Amino acid sequence: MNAIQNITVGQPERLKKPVGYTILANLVNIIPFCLSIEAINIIFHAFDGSGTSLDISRLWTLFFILVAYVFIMIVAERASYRANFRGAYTMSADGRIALAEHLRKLSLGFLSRRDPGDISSMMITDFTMAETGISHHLPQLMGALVMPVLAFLSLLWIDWQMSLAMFIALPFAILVLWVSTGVQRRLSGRQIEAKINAGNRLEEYLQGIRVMKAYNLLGERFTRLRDAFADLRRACIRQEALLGPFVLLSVTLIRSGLTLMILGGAYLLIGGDLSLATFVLFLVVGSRVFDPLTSALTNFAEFRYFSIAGGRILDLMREPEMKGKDIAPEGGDIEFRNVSFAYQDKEVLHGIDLILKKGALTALVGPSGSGKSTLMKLCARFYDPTSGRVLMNGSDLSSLDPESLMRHVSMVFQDVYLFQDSIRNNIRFGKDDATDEEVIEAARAAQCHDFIMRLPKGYDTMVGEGGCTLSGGEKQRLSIARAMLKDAQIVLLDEATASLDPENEVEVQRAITKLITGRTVIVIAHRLKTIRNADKIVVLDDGRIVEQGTHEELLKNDRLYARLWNIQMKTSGWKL
Ligand SMILES: Nc1ncnc2c1ncn2[C@@H]1O[C@H](COP(=O)(O)OP(=O)(O)OP(=O)(O)O)[C@@H](O)[C@H]1O
Repeated sequence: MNAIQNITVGQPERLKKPVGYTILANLVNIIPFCLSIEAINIIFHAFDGSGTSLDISRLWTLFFILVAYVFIMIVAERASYRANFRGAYTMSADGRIALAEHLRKLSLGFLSRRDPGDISSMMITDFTMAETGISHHLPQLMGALVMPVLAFLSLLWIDWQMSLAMFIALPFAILVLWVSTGVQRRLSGRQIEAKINAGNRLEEYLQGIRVMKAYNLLGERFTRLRDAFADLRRACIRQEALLGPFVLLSVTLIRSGLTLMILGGAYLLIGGDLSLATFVLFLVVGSRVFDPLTSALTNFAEFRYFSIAGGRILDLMREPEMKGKDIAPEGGDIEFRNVSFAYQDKEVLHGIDLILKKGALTALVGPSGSGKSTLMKLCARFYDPTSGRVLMNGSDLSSLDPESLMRHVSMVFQDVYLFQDSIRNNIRFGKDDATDEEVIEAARAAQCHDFIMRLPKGYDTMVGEGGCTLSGGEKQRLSIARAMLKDAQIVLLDEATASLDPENEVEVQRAITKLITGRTVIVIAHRLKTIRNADKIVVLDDGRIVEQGTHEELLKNDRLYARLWNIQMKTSGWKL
């Protein structure tokens, strides 16, 4: 049951109906089989020398039952088909949504360790495999077992010696298959890994094709892609080559039952311990029973393979979500108490003590890689600190419900992601139930309204995947409009005005000024002149706070900040 449970992502009860219909359909399919047994009986009785005449009317009755069976079969098969497919597709659609919902609640630390290709392959391929397992292999497996089990029970009652000869090799076939499952788990896991790796390399190749052409890297990147496909080919061949003999051996063992039965039957016939009618009956049943048994075996092997995909899904579903249930307090100071943080085992923030005052604008500055973005991400609980505590209004962030915390935080990052949706809905993302007027008001405040009105369909214009039809500055202003609409107490700005042309920079700066008024703001800005008026400037170097104060205080200190300031003044002077 574990494999089935894997696939249904913890909802095995949803399989009851499809499995029930499948068994019903297969029970109905036994009718012609029973009718053939009865027909053999009638015919043999007419010719066994007992003087009984051929009972034509009973044969006609059997014929009419057979006709009725065809109709019953159509109804039962249709019900089973619908239940199986509907069940499988509903389960995988619900499962995909549940998994996507779960991913949202995992820490970014976990997600950044996982390859995105691996997760998207799980969402598409693993669920498709689970679907196929449920809609094809599971019913076929169940169906293929119904007939042999019933045949064995009824034949045992007719002649136990013949039945034993027929099925004696079955336990050995099952044993061989059971032994093979361990090998299969290992090989299939390897093959799935190779498949994901090949998918990732292909994605990398397609996404980077422009850069590769520009730098003439085609040779090297193509080698990586070719190696990945070669590895996949090896994994597939190894799986088939090593598993094939197991399946073949178990099928041969099962089929040897027919030979054993014929041999045993011949001896029993000669010894007078078996009637010819019973022998023929066993031959007819035997020819009908071994095919479904063989198909049950091959289906089981395939079902196991598909259930590995279910296992992978379940492993991800079991990954613990970020802890914390408390409702986040309204705004307040954010305090770092002796906070250190490591990505995997590389510590990038060391013993940070810092208070970010409510309603104040705090700027984080420092050389590239000094830990500014990481510190900011800890404020929004993208990650939990490795040691130390981050407090909001005295509450430890790690005890707060992440979604409740996010209601108080707006973020404007440099790399703005826009969804493939209308401009209106992209802004409304900041507040689901915002009215059109509220959206427009936010857009006006974020200096977006004018450029939106120039677009072909205004607020209803669709933005492409990732918002590629808008300029960098326009995208940033849209994300500021989102933040405006969200109206959160804490605003995190990450290099919002970097790499913009002067006109866009002025617009974005104007929008930002409106956004941050009266809020707690933490900003990362490489251009120090934009944060000259900050209430506090925190200077980071190599994951440590090396100085903090106002612009004037830090200039007086004449240390790292003063050095960075002087360098920037000189370079902007050159530009002029
Ligand atoms: N997801 C990650 N996994 C591993 N290491 C990371 C990750 N993100 C950042 N780092 C490393 O952590 C250190 C701090 O990075 P961070 O992005 O916080 O610095 P930063 O000061 O914001 O840099 P920049 O100004 O260039 O954006 C760097 O050494 C960086 O390589």
